[in-house]
Amino acid sequence: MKDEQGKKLSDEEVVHNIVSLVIAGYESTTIAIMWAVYHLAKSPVVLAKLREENVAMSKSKGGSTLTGLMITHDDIPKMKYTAKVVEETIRMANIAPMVHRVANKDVEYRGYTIPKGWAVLVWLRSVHTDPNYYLDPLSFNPDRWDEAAKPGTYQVFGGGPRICAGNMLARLQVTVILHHLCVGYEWELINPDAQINYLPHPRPVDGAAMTFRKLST
Ligand code: HEM
Repeated sequence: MKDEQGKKLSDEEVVHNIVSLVIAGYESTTIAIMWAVYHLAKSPVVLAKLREENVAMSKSKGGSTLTGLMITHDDIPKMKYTAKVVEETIRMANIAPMVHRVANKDVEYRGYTIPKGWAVLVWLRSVHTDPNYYLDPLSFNPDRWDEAAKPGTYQVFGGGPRICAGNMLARLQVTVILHHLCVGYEWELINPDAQINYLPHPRPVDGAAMTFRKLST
């Protein structure tokens, strides 16, 4: 397939793109879903509100209180509380704890000079857990998203021209699975106090082992 200027990708470039999409798109979203379910297990009030919105959505489409129907593109903007849960999950998860950049000119920053050509590692996790930007930053509080984050302080998907190509897809995937889980299931962490490992991606050492039960009433 060619673009409008007649250029096309080589077979090698096509393979690179496929591999990067699988790597960038698969594990990141799985970890986001794990953290959503983890935080909801520890936040019954948030889970109750999430369930309320999603059950109402299901019923409004002719579904039941126990089986989430397929949500569509038109449903997403109506799921306002769910969107806040998704955003808060991704903020706290810090799935990509850092991004890499190269200074393309000398940069003065807080009394330091970063010389042109130097590699810079931008530690995103420290931005998302900074109490100057997020009140009580380590608490899972979807309602903090009633107000937008201060400019530059929310970079979970990186930023600029290389911002994550899948950021909207990732949000959508977490939204869809949360809809079906919270309408039809309840769950519990087996080791709620399991230690968290932070690299390469943050996750509890037991992989967030949980028990699930299908709701029946
Ligand atoms: C919650 C899930 C995800 C998180 C937290 C995440 C985070 C990130 C971050 C921080 C970057 C680097 C951006 C930068 O350097 O400024 C990135 C790049 C990228 N992501 Fe994601 N990502 C997620 C899901 C996905 C999904 C679902 C896909 C595709 C199916 C995807 C595809 C990509 C690609 C292709 C890049 C490279 C973009 C470029 O260099 O131009 N990501 N992601």
